[in-house]
Amino acid sequence: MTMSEPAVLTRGLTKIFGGQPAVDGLDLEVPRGSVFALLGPNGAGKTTTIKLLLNLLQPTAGEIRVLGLDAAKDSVAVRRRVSYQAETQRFYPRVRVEELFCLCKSLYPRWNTERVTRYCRIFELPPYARVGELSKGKLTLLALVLAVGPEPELLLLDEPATGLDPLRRRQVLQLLVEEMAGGDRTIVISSHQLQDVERIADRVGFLLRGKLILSRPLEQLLGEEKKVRVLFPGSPPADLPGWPGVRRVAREGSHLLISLSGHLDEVLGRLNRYEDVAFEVLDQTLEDIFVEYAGGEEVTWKGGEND
Ligand SMILES: Nc1ncnc2c1ncn2[C@@H]1O[C@H](COP(=O)(O)OP(=O)(O)OP(=O)(O)O)[C@@H](O)[C@H]1O
Repeated sequence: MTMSEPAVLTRGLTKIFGGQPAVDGLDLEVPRGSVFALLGPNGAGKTTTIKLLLNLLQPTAGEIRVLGLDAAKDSVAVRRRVSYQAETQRFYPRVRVEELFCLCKSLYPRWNTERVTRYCRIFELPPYARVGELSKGKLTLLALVLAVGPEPELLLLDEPATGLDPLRRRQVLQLLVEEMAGGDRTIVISSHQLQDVERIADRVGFLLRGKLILSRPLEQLLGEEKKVRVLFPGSPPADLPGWPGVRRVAREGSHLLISLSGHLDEVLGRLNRYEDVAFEVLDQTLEDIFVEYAGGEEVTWKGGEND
């Protein structure tokens, strides 16, 4: 393994279930030290991708390297250095929290008792409680503590904040990002809580029907994805949907709403050539961008319509 290899690298990764691709020719690259958010609508293939990385599922085609190792051939070594917090938790209900930690300590050579104790205190996880007595939120917190305990180099989190109140969610994610990412540690997080993601991720990948349709640093994404609301006094230019950077043009009453991916200055320059045109540039949140890429509900304007 070389340190320069990305934390995750897939090439042409494909998983077919019953003739339908859940993951379709995925080329994913997650830089080391990053907090990478894997986003996409329900059924886009996020959980399948995470399970493939861990060799919990075998790919139909393609290559997977995790921390520089072959995910299938070196799966035991990968599992030693990677933690996974699954979307749903299954624990034996009668076991006590503390007993689980003891078991993990005996299984993982790098188990960090100090960190686990500290997190339990912060998360108010009662050590003597039986797992079956814990609330949904506390179960989520327990799963997170179990995932960070082995000091993973790669932490895979699938909807890590399920059942947590907003305050706790913010606290937990902040703590994870501060302590479990950066340097040699990487977090891949799949979540529908886009405000959380916007706060913590430094890179975002969008999956749609098993394909990676976008992978960019968050800051770049927010800087490039804009909307421009325009009112043309006469007919809009018919070639507007073909202008550089224009992803989509939608109607919004008498205005047109242009969705842009980069090329803002050029588009504004072109708009300024039209007399009496009025426009404003709108910033977008990650949630706006998600809705846009996942297929918004606005009616697309294809050009050449005068009404
Ligand atoms: N074991 C399986 N057998 C058959 N189909 C499956 C299996 N696991 C997942 N799928 C299908 O693969 C597709 C991708 O599912 P996946 O759970 O990876 O999506 P997701 O992006 O994680 O969705 P969500 O946001 O709802 O959790 C879906 O169509 C799903 O029904």
